[in-house]
Amino acid sequence: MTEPAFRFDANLKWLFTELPFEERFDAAAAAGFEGVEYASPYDHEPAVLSKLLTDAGLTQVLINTPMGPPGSATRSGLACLPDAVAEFRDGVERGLEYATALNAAFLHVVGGLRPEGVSRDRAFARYVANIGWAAERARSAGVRLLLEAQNKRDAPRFILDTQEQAAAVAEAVGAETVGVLFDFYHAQIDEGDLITTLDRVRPWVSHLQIADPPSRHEPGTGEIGWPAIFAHLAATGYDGWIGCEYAPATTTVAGLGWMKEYTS
Ligand SMILES: O=C(O)C(=O)[C@H](O)CO
Ligand SMILES: [Mg+2]
Repeated sequence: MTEPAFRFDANLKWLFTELPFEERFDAAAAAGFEGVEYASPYDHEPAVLSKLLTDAGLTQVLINTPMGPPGSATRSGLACLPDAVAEFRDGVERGLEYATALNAAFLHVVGGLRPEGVSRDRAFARYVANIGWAAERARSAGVRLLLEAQNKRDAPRFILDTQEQAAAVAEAVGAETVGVLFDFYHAQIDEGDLITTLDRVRPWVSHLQIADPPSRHEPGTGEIGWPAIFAHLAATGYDGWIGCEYAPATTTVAGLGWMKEYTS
């Protein structure tokens, strides 16, 4: 059976980092990508980013809400932080402004690390309230919000542990505006049984990201059985974007061989 072509987008925080940020757009297009995503557009004016996209003929698929610098308490987002509500809301407004200007379908609202001394119940209640507030704002902006569970090895204390929690929050606040970002890398590390894990939350899934554990390199370098995963996605009609959020094992272009059999 011939596999249908999937739509992969290049995460420019992870791919083409051999080049300055501004040059990664043309490199992604030259490598055959039709879309890009990256966590943080905020160091650049939206008009500058729009021109880079247009010149390269690329679609902006996703951006994240603002996160703090590496090592800070807000490095994995602000959504669950009880004492940062105003900052969270400002970040959502900023994210929506950029998503709208760039025509990005998705704004990933990054969950955050539960602060020391704050109970899980309190952080989770704040998280759900914040996502509910953000969903109202996103509804009028016409942007879809995404929620992602991250693995405990890389992000201990991250507010969302499982795909099912992410789906439950999306359902509670309004699945017409909020969906799940299912990242195979995180899901494999903490949950495994990937096809069943995905199918359990599939009605809420709006976007996929891929990387192969344990090293988070490209598909085929680690422990995930990608042929079975892609065959399942094809058989069940997945037609959304698939974000390549991995650190190339050598160089980006040398590591793109895996994609060929899924794009032609
Ligand atoms: O870490 C991840 O998997 C993500 O998708 C976050 O957006 C990090 O930027
Ligand atoms: Mg991810």
